[in-house]
Amino acid sequence: MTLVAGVDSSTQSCKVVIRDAESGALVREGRAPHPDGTEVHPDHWWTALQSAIEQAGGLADVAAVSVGAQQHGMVCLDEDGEVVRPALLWNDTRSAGAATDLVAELGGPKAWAEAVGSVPVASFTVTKLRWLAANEPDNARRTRSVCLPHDWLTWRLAGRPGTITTDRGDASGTGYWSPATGEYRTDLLELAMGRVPELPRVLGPAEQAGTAEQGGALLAPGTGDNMAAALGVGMRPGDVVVSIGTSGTAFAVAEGPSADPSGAVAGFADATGRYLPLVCTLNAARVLDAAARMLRVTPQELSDLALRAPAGADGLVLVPYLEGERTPNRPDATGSLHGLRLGNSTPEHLARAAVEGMLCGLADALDALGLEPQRVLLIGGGARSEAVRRIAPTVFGRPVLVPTPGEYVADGAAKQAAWLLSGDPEPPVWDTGATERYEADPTSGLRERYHEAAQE
Ligand SMILES: Nc1ncnc2c1ncn2[C@@H]1O[C@H](COP(=O)(O)OP(=O)(O)O)[C@@H](O)[C@H]1O
Ligand SMILES: O=C(CO)[C@@H](O)[C@H](O)COP(=O)(O)O
Repeated sequence: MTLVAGVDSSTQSCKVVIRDAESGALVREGRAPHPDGTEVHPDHWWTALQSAIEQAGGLADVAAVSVGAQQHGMVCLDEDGEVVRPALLWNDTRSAGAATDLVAELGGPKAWAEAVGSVPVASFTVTKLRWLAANEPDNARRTRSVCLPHDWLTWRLAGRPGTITTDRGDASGTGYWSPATGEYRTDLLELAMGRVPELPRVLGPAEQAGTAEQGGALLAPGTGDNMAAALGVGMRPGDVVVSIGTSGTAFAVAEGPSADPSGAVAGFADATGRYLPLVCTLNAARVLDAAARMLRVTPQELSDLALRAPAGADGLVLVPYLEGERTPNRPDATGSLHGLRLGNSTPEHLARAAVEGMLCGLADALDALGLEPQRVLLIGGGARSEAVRRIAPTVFGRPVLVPTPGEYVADGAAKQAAWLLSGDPEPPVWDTGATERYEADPTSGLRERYHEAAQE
């Protein structure tokens, strides 16, 4: 049996799956937590990766490895390859002002959408580099090269060779690489930080990134976590995936690049040579964590409570902007409760309002894609909640399909590793198991009440 390993180094944790390259059967797995916060030293990712690999039985018998990781994070390296400062993550909003300035300086949102497929908000690496240049000029001066979380981990697995690599998917989240042309826009880096640092070489899908220093496994290019999830789920044309992790994302696979001047849809590239239009919110599974904390219940109890309350929570609306928000672009917003009355001030109503509020944000993301999906697939840690699965169709106004809960980002990375080994023109097709279908009537007036509350 030939084994491949896939890594998901996402916001809250690192997961490793080891699968049979031929059938995709799961052989071993491991996981380790990441520290909290929106600014994290990459060494923590490395430590978590080592312990997740150890828990998964090591890589000695693995033929190829691929790393999927949270998108956008700014990793700055000095001339010795040492990390200059903790990485600013995708959900760090301190560069919101830098984003506004950069958008204006290039001539507005349309100019950015045309240049790189996306209008940068605080999540995008380019805005973090502007923030660095303006606020930490010494660190900016010491920065010889800039890369992303998956680039850095792949480079570390390879034993820190001379060249750092990335892939189309992750490069498309920087704000200085164009999915339409496949080229870096170094002029935009010049605009952001006054000079052009060294950048990773952008590999094609299934192009080898190197060889692991320990054990000698081939290293696949890796990619951003959403691109890896698209591979892992085995998305078909007409599918939209809604992922409920730390971020909430809605995305589809497209044959051509996109450029949405409203900024809602990021025009990313995917990991197969195609494209991945995506809408991202900052507030998803952790809204449920926060509600469970406030109610002093477990996630399972939160789900039970939410399902005991009436649809629409008798008018109680939770606007879930606990981390500010990215779509809509409201980096300084906070969460709020609306419509509180004596009759709906119960744990059941609050639990329901948290699930519905989080899903209303995702319903807007789904709508913003502007597609008429044939299937909506729900994945990510939050999709493990029974309440989320059963309430989603009442908010989205359409049925949802839930694949067997699993690690689809790590699975997609493992699939990319198997693809590298096969040398085939397309990634392998693995049996991803059954999906469960959830269908329910839409809750009347819920999204209207949410929109009204979110405006305030
Ligand atoms: N049964 C559950 N009910 C509700 N939330 C859950 C459940 N299981 C996991 N989660 C939540 O999922 C989140 C982690 O999801 P994951 O997709 O792994 O995130 P990320 O990839 O961003 O690190 C956590 O916030 C966790 O609380
Ligand atoms: O910023 C985005 C997408 O543009 C996020 O989706 C990050 O890629 C983090 O993902 P998770 O840790 O939530 O999976």
